[in-house]
Amino acid sequence: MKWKVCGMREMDNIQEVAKAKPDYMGFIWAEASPRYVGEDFVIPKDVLGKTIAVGVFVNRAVDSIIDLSKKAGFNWVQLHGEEKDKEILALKKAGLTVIKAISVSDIQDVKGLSLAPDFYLFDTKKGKQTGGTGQRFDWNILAAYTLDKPFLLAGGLSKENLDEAIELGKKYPIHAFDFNSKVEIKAGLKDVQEVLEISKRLAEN
Ligand SMILES: O=C(O)c1ccccc1NCC(=O)[C@H](O)[C@H](O)COP(=O)(O)O
Repeated sequence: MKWKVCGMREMDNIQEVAKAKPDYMGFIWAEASPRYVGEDFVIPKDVLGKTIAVGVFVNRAVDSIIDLSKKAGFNWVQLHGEEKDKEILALKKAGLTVIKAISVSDIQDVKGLSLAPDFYLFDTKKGKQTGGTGQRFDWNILAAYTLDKPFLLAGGLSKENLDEAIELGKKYPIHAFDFNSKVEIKAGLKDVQEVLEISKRLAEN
């Protein structure tokens, strides 16, 4: 099973987490997030050789995302706002792989979705907060998702619920698990030991 560590920010921590070989690392360009990397952040070249970097955005203009992708060095984007198919298709046309995050609290949230994104990421809906809530949604809702398109599972994933998540991966087209605040010492700083443990357990499955 593939996995992603999202909300990376501190350089030493990025290097340490990269050693655990997550398939994806997420870097957040959203000012309101405590995990915001800042406009001038550039993903270290050696890290790009070890993982796929994902730029994470909330309602940012397409041109600005494309500019940043060239400056910062990512080819994948994850969109957490009200981005529409037109924007998703424009990003894909620019050569970016697009993950569209969907906030889930109800079966209606996973129904009637478009085929435009490359992947969906199902995350927990919690008021106006767009990510990194550390809360799980009711995974039974996933039974209402009928597209063949694989998705990333997010929202409060941790070593505690990993076995349950792995079981879920046998039932649904889960492309990757997304870990964030539940593997943190503080916002943006991941617990390397926890990340290594997760990596080991996923490799065994
Ligand atoms: O994590 C953030 O601060 C964040 C802010 C704005 C948009 C997205 C954000 N995170 C994106 C993610 O993919 C998270 O990993 C996902 O929401 C799950 O987080 P958590 O519930 O803490 O595991």
